[in-house]
Amino acid sequence: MRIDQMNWDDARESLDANGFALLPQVLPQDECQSLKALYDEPGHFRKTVVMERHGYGQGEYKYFQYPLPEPIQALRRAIYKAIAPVANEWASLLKLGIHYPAEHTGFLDECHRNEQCRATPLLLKYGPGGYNAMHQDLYGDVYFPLQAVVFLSEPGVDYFGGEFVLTEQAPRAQSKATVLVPKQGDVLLFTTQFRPKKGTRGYARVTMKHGVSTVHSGSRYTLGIIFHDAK
Ligand SMILES: O=C(O)CCC(=O)C(=O)O
Ligand SMILES: [Fe+2]
Repeated sequence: MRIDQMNWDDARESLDANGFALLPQVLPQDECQSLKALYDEPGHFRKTVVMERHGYGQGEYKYFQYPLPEPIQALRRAIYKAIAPVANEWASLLKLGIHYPAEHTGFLDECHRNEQCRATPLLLKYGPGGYNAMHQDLYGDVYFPLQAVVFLSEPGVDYFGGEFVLTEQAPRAQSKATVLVPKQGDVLLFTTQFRPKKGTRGYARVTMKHGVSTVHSGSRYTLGIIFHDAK
């Protein structure tokens, strides 16, 4: 895992400019395969969601339960620590009066004080016809403004279609979409709810949502890393 040796300056710059950042080749292929294989080991999970039953899209996902598998726990902590300064800068630009602790354990303490104690990292699996409707991952009043997706399948090899879609909506403007096709082993960081964007009268809130376009063939697995816990 190269997350600790990474140069985070580019990622932080991209988060400020665009609300997302792609970290290429964070996980080697064998680690992606072993994370994918966890999907079929029920002991790791607290809940399975069949997306079509809730109008969320088509596909299935499973929330991990604590304790998280070690590589996921390590990624969650390392990424949080690297981007907490961005979260704090955004909160201050938007005058939210929120301070995020420097370490993930400190932030989880805040979740726990708000009765948000259940793990939120998840594995998602989409087959042909699968998609994920545009959404935000909020699970209570305490939330972190950024999250990560680890791409476990190789586009154009393991699956076709299934692009990652981000939309942003500035006040009084139409939505703008960005479509990304990260490679296996890449990590994408993006805004969970809203981010600051400089306008004519200071910083405005730009609302972001994410989703996945239809998978045409094959199977597409991702690991979602959300930093707040759920009620
Ligand atoms: O499968 C994807 O790329 C999106 C996953 C997702 O919505 C999430 O991790 O929150
Ligand atoms: Fe999501």
